[in-house]
Amino acid sequence: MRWSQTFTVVDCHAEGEIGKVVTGGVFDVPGRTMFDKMRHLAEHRDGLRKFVLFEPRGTVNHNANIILPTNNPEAAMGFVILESTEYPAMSGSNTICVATALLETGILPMKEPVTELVLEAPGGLIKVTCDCKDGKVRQVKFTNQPAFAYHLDKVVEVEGLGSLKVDVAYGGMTYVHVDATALGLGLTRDEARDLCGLGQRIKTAAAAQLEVSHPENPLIPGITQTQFMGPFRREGGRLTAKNTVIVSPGRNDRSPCGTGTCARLAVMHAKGQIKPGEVFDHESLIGTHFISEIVGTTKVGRYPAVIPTVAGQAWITAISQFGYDPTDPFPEGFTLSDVWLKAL
Ligand SMILES: O=C(O)[C@H]1NCC[C@@H]1O
Repeated sequence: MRWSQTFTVVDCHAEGEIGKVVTGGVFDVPGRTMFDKMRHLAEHRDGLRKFVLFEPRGTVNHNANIILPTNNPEAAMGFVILESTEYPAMSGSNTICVATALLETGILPMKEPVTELVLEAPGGLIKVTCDCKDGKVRQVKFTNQPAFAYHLDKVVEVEGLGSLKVDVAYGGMTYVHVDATALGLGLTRDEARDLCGLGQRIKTAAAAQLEVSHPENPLIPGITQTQFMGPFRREGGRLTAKNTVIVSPGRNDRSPCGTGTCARLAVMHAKGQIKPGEVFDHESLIGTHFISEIVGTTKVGRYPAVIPTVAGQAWITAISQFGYDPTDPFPEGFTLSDVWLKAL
């Protein structure tokens, strides 16, 4: 063996969604803020994202996070999120994996029964409250940056579907929301593959037809995610609904999607379907849950916005070392359209 680079990777999943946490091998990257550091990685070291996420080391349903020192005196640590086709400003499942990995491996001290942390994501500071017992993080609740709706009840023309009513909202990533029932979908596991093709078509159409520009940071990408929304029901005094998010290049988020939940809360609030303080229980395609709430309202540019919290749990599944052998023909991995929907 003759590795020229070695990375320590803590494998985690948050409610089924994989978020690898790279805790060793990248000391720091240039940049004042985590957004700058993210841009540096995207512009100068994108091979690292592909090395970790693409085959033969990763696969389409993997995300990864690189733990980095923060320059923000309010934060304990920072992280940059790597996904198959982009570097998101924020990610809920990944934040839950990062907080769990930091505390359960002892990189940051765990205080039982509650550890309060502030982490710097590229999208801004994220307050995190972790319930801990016997060395285990039993729940991570994060307060996201504000979420807001760009468009409500707009019609887009989608190839093969015709006219479709959609909402578009930001919750750390930008989502086009569609009503699953209106498309005859029950959001069951056996629909997973069909949802991917449909979701990709809808996001392509919405991105081409609806104007989206983040009012505070024009470098934040427009619509890259489709969220299929299941119907609401009231259960035990709380509002609950199913969802699935189609993450590019075309696969289902295994968790209820943290940033998707925040975007949906913004749409629900704008439509008068939820009030601050009401609990919203969001259920994924595989039956896992994120518990969310609106804890305040504000504005982002001209858009009315909500301040959401989302809670869920992560589990460490492995701690491994990834290495780069200079004779390996795939330093930046590869993708194939059989599982990646389209080759990247
Ligand atoms: O929880 C979330 O926000 C996400 N899960 C994977 C894709 C999104 O980043």
